[in-house]
Amino acid sequence: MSCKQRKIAVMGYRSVGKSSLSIQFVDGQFVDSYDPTIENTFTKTVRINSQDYELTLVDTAGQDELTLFPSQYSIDVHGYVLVYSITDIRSFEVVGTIFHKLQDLNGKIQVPVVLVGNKTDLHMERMISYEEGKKLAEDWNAIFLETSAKQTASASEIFHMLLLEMEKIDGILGDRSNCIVS
Ligand SMILES: Nc1nc2c(ncn2[C@@H]2O[C@H](COP(=O)(O)OP(=O)(O)OP(=O)(O)O)[C@@H](O)[C@H]2O)c(=O)[nH]1
Repeated sequence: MSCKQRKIAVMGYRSVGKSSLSIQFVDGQFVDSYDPTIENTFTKTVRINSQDYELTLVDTAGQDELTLFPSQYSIDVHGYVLVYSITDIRSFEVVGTIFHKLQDLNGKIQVPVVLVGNKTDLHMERMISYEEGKKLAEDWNAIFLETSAKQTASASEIFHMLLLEMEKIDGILGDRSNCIVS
């Protein structure tokens, strides 16, 4: 059966939970400690609608407004997860900056994006409402989800939704990288 190789970049401000969401998805566990990422790559095979996908997740170093968009994340990347923390206004501003840099790089090419408001378990510290996040995603024509990296299901949903969106766009543009697994 043919499998599709897909590369996903997880981006956003520092400490929003990019690594935690990636580890929760790949290993099914929550890591409480904070260890700033330089760059990490994870792989995982998933099956959705009888289709196997070999995913490469690139967990990037935290960005801010001043970080130049790392050019390697504009090559061969099939989709983006842009993460902010619902407890951190700055992180919400930073996802906007990253999205605009992405658009500048990709021009009119449609790249699937999932906007993720993470840390919903910290509801007492919430600074960004669900509606604000949803509105931003609508403006971008992106998918919107709120998550807690403490929950496996919510981390998995991000990547499943992104894959389905990629399929939709592939369906329109014609398929790209296929691989054969023996
Ligand atoms: N309560 C709670 N804490 C979280 C959640 N996600 C991440 N954290 C914590 O927030 C801190 C930062 O998480 P990371 O996953 O390292 O964040 P990051 O975005 O990868 O950080 P950088 O590597 O600096 O870019 C860690 O202490 C995590 O345990 C969440 O959903 N809920």
